[in-house]
Amino acid sequence: MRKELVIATSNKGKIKEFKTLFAGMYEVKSLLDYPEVPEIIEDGDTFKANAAKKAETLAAYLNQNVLADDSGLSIDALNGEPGVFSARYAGTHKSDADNMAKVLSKLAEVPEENRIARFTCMMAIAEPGKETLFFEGQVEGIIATEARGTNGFGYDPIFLVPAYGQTMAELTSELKNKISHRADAIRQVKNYLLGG
Ligand SMILES: O=P(O)(O)OP(=O)(O)OP(=O)(O)OC[C@H]1O[C@@H](n2cnc3c(O)ncnc32)[C@H](O)[C@@H]1O
Ligand SMILES: [Mg+2]
Repeated sequence: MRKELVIATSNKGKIKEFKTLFAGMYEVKSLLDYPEVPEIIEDGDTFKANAAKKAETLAAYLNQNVLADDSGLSIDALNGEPGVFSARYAGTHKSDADNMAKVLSKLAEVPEENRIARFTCMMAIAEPGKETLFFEGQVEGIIATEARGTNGFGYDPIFLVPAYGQTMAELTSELKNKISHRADAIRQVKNYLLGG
């Protein structure tokens, strides 16, 4: 049987991408497979701190290796917001649509040349008793003036990828999985796991 890889996430959009990105290599398990695990509070100031906390908490709980992904959107004109608050920018129980609406309203007066943003994906691999390892992926884009496309998740509909003239949510999942911040980080994780 194929080896399993546990990822400390309950985000269905991420889980789908991880399953594709690790296809043929690992059987991906997520927090959805471990409903008894207590909630992990993401109270860090950085993607790295939150990724470490998610990976280390679950690794200690399961006593096995765990990968975590802390990611988000950083917009230059908003001094890096929403950043670590990406999942709850419009409030704790708000939707992706609410988060995007908040970004679009904050940027309403900002011209295209100043709408530069990037997605960051910080991955942590925690192994019980060892130091946690980190791998960071990024992709740069422009915040659109309206949401377009239905693929992907999160802020994808407002994240324009200049090389394709389309939002991340208009790209096919195959293409997103080649160019995204998550794909970038996973390439590095794979190099490490296969090389080490
Ligand atoms: O913590 P887990 O359980 O992994 O799930 P989460 O949704 O809370 O994930 P994060 O804490 O990493 O918050 C990241 C948020 O950034 C956004 N995001 C991350 N990756 C994205 C992607 O590939 N495309 C669009 N938005 C993304 C999305 O809104 C996420 O909810
Ligand atoms: Mg989270």
